[in-house]
Amino acid sequence: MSSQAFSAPGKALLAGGYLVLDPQYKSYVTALSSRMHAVLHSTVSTNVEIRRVKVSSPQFKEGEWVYNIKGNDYYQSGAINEINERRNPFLEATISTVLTYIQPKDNFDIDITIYSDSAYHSQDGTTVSKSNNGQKKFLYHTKPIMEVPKTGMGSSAGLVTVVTTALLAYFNNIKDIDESTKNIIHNCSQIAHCYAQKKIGSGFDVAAAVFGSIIYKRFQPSLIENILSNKASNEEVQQLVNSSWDFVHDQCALPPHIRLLMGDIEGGSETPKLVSKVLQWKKDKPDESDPLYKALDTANQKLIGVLSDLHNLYKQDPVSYTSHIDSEVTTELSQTILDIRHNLQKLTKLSGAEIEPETQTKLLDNCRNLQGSFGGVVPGAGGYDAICLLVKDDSVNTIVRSTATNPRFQNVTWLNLHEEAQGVRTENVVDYDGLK
Ligand SMILES: Nc1ncnc2c1ncn2[C@@H]1O[C@H](COP(=O)(O)OP(=O)(O)O)[C@@H](O)[C@H]1O
Ligand SMILES: C[C@@](O)(CCOP(=O)(O)OP(=O)(O)O)CC(=O)O
Repeated sequence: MSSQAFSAPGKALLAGGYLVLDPQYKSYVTALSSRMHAVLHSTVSTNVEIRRVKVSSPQFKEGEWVYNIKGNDYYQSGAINEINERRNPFLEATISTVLTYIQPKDNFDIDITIYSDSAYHSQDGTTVSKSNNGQKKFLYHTKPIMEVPKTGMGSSAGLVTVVTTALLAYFNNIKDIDESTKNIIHNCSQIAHCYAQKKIGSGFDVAAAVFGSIIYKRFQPSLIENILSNKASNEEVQQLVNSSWDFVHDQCALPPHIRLLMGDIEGGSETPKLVSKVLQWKKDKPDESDPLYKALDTANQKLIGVLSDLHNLYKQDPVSYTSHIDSEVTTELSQTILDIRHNLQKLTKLSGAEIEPETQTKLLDNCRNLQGSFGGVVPGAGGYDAICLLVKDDSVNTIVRSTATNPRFQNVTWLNLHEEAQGVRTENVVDYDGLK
């Protein structure tokens, strides 16, 4: 029996919501300490007939999918059969894509156990389980995954990425995840994620799960169109996975002493509805949308520039850097964040999509005035889901404490999260021993 474990991070899109759907704009994505994990065990099957992948997700009721696999056209219906007819489109698409790419000759009997860190889902009514050596701790829900509210960290992108990694590692005997392996993982995961959703999104969540914190410019959607309409042959899928995609994923990280603080907001928004409203408005009113997209992009690029300048400043002189960011609170970084917000407020007004609605504007204005805060934005598609602040590292505890009893912040739950810039990585299998 062989065993391996992997994890991939969740994400927050700090700058570039909506624009990132278009390959001409760069966005800024922060990878988070909340990660999705996959632990793989495999037995060499002596049974000539067995080609099986079992996926367990023990934190959720009915979290078990057992797939028997037939033939070698893995996107055909009937090729990937769940024995209890349970659906998990993201697992089905991941298994189909990796098997199409690998075309395994031998039998296989693979068990994958999924664990997700606590910030991906609402924590209400959960119980904790710790591994024997105390390295891993996960929350267990009483309901099936479909019924547990999400926080918007990108659970499906994390799932697709770690399961893709585990399967590729098994079939290709991978021990270390180097850059070229990451590209294969990325391409397979993007294809699988689009296939599961039956649409081609911007892919920033999958790219962050693979590469970690990144400045991201999307791939051309046309790359995947044929696969979605089941028009691609197995060879075409293999060539696409092996080819070099034209997209940007430059490694980045927040500057020293600057921390990200994510607040979960009571209430929620549906990203697809917001996206279709914005895209419809963009199509109908180019005279309004063209200049606004340009202005928003200018503010986004300014943020990327200011963060990079802060890194350079630290490199040159770490001592004066610290006093600089103290005075910075009222200056460039917070002004740039405000510029982004003003443009998102305009976008809200003109498109009619509630991206930075009034209650979020009030909340973000209050957050801006907190001691040690550079201000914050509605991340990603915005709406009523979350807020994302940049704050000085030594202010985090004070902010969390001072807002806890303040009625202005009563809708906010600060998530126990920080940036963890590293993308998909190997983990120690023993760290998961003893979990429920
Ligand atoms: N821990 C998990 N175990 C099994 N499946 C999961 C897990 N996390 C996410 N998924 C799959 O991803 C789906 C959620 O995907 P999606 O609606 O795109 O949410 P998100 O925005 O968090 O990615 C779930 O319904 C399930 O199919
Ligand atoms: C609007 C978008 O550009 C960004 C959405 O970012 P979120 O982080 O809000 O995403 P979800 O987790 O799917 O809700 C759409 C996209 O890029 O696909």
